[in-house]
Amino acid sequence: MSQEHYKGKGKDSEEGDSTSNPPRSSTRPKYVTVGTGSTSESAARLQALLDNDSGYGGSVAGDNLNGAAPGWNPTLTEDRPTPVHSPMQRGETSKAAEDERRIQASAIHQLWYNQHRVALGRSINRTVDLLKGFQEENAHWPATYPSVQRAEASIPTRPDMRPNLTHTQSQLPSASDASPSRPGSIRRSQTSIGEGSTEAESSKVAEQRTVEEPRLITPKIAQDFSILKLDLKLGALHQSELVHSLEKGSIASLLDGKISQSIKHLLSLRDRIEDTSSKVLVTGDLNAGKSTFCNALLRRKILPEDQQPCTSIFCEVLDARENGGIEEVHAIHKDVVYDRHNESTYDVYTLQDLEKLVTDNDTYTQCKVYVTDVRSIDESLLNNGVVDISIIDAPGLNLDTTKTTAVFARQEEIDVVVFVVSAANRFTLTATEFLWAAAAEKAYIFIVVNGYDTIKDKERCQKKILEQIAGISRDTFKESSELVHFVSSKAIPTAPAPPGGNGGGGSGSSSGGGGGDGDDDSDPKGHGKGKDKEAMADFQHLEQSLRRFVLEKRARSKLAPAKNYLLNVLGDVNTLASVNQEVAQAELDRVTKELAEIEPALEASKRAKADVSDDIDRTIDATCKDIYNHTRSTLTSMISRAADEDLGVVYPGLLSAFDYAEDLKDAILSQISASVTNCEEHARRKTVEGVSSIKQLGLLHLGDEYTDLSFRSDIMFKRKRDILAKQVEVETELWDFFDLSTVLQRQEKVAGGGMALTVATVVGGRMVGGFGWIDGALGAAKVVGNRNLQRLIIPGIIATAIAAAAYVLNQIPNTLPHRLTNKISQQLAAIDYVHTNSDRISSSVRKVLRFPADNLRVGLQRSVEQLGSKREETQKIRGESEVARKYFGNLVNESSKIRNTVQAVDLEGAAPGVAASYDP
Ligand SMILES: Nc1nc2c(ncn2[C@@H]2O[C@H](COP(=O)(O)OP(=O)(O)OP(=O)(O)O)[C@@H](O)[C@H]2O)c(=O)[nH]1
Repeated sequence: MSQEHYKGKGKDSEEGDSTSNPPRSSTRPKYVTVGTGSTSESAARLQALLDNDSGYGGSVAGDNLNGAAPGWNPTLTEDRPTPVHSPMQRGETSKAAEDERRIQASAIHQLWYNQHRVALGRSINRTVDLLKGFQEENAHWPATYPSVQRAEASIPTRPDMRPNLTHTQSQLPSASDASPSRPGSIRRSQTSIGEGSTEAESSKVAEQRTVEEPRLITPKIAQDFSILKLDLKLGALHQSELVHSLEKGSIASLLDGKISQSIKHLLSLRDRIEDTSSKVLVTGDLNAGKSTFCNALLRRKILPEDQQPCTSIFCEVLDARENGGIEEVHAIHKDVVYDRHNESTYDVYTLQDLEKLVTDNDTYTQCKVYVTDVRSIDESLLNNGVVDISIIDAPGLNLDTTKTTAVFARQEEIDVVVFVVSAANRFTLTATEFLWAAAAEKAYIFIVVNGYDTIKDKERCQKKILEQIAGISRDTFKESSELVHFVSSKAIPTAPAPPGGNGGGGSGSSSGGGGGDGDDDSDPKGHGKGKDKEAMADFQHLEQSLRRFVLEKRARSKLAPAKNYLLNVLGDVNTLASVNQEVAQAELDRVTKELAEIEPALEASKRAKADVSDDIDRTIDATCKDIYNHTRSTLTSMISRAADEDLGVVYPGLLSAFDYAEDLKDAILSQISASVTNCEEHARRKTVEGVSSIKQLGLLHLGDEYTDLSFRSDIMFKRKRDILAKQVEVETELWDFFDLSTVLQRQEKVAGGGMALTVATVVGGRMVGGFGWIDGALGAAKVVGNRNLQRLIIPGIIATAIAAAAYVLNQIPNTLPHRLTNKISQQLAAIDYVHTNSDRISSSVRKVLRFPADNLRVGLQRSVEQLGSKREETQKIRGESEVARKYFGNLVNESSKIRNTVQAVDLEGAAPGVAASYDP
């Protein structure tokens, strides 16, 4: 039907818009009203709906930006009250109503398609944003890849399961698990409570490590993951081995790569669903009437018919609007990718040149034929308001072309394959083979049985052909009323190609050239006398079916992959997000618990550090002081009473008195040295005690963290042995043997003791006590009288002196040790021997004790620092886990929200417009 036809029937039938050449700037579909002569209410309502929600302009602002599915409103498909029409003939009324329903159906289908396209397009955008966010999160909080599906949690292990079939990955992070520990292998370092803190902590950590869980997927989950499945193959390594060998970072980067791929694919899907072009490939046997059929669809004689030799190149017929409104032919150079904006990729010809082009086998294999559409938007296949369809007239199938055409048909952008078969010849072997191959790619093939006018026994022809189709494609056979059409393309009136090849013909020529081609003597609408109205009706029915088929196929071939992919990727994201939300929660619980333990441990450690430090200082000071005092008192007393000790030196007599003195000296010094050694021994014991008490402190506060230093007490005081002999040089003098003061002292001390008796005995007197031997001498003088005395005095004195000397000499064993001790004592006092040694010993002890003490201090400091940095690290992880938990929580919600939106896009049932159009 032409525009003129509509115009003639409707008085305000969108005059301007219904022209065959709507302005390029607005791709909004315009609808003409047929039949009633007035604009129909339903058409107007549909127009308004399309304005609001068709994706052709007004749709975006009105769409629900929050992603709620712009759900299909079923009322759109309900029967609407028939608008009031002007009175008309009965036949006209039914035709007009049918036309109107057809327009409605078409518009509804457009609306349906656009709603779904917009919903999916928006879902793609949101999913891409979601994935990009996921990628960012994955960069600083490496996502965990689940080892098993959570749903498996409740599935009991089959008792009869063979042990070797049990997967090592069967541990699962169950949602019901109160605190599922994060798999050991993905634990952050330094986050566990140090083993040294307490025993309980250590065992807990150990416990967590034992439940280490691989992060990769089992074959089970591999089935559930469709898009973000990580295919792990690494040399001869089995996946379960890889599970343990791959670091979390590696998994995260593998996942990152998968997400990138997915984003890329989503963007290409978006481009594809937003690409409004669709290609219909018309193919069939040689001379089946393909070109005639294409021309009939266009209502213009564009493609050369009855070509000898046959058509040899692919002619793609497109709307001239895609070429700036200019009708021309672009013959594409061989092996070149066509670019309309790059003239080096093609040669320009007029439409008239097509005749010789299609038979030129050598220069070109493809051409683009830009033609002006002479038909209205609701009739035209090229410009139908939904998609920009191009029709490709393929060369007839023969040995040379079959393969090329099959490859061509397989191309992704070929949405529909129309197969033209001659009614007289039916399906040839080549045709059958081609259809077999094509059916494998595209479930449905649209079949045009052409030249039906030449058939006498039409019923038999139909039966035979349908039988053949049943053998080729059951699907196509089942829907043969929609997919198989018996027509006569030649019976369809067409306008001739414009002589100049540009702008003429159909453009504005509502009658399509009035007289049609030479074969026809009727107008293009088929209203002329002698035209087979039945053939025209059949062809129009075919056109409607083809249009629906293209649109439906388009929905299936473009929207369905986008929908499926979205559902899959969102399902994967949802699973990953749920698992990671749990992991983040578990991590959060774990680190919160750890922090609750670390913080008091840190405080205790700080306190211990201060306390223990003081304790150690006190212990060392007390020990050293004790040792100093002990040494000092021991040595002092030893020095003072060295002479009284049994020195073990026997007095050999006067002649060896000097040797005796030397021996005595040595003995006294040895005695003192021995005492020093005793003091050192005491100090050693005290040091051992000190070291041990420091160790106890260390073990108490640091536990296993305490590093014990091996202490060898036997090496203490090794170098001091011979020093005393060198330090003390006591010369033995003669006077040392006649130490009267010592004798007197001794006499005083003993006060009539054994010593005085010895003297009295020696003098032979009765003197007792005091200066007995002098008194004795004087007493003797008295006894002998003055004269006698004078005679006796000298010898008496001499005798007395001798007696005294003898006494003194006799006293040498008693006096000499004292004398020598005094001398040694004086010397030792002069060199401050006692203090020096006490100090030396105690200092040495201090020095020795300082090692474990410093070691303990360092250990305590390290413990404080370790706990401090552990707390810092744990706090950091807690922060990250909190963010991750929130993020993944949102991701779970968001992904399921988008998924629901996508799920609501129902592409399975018949499109409402299509369903409506089937109504009688
Ligand atoms: N009677 C009748 N003849 C037809 C019909 N369709 C096409 N023809 C004639 O069949 C012949 C071949 O038509 P074409 O359109 O050139 O066939 P084709 O399939 O394009 O041929 P190639 O591309 O060269 O293989 C022409 O003479 C047409 O006039 C029809 O429906 N009825």
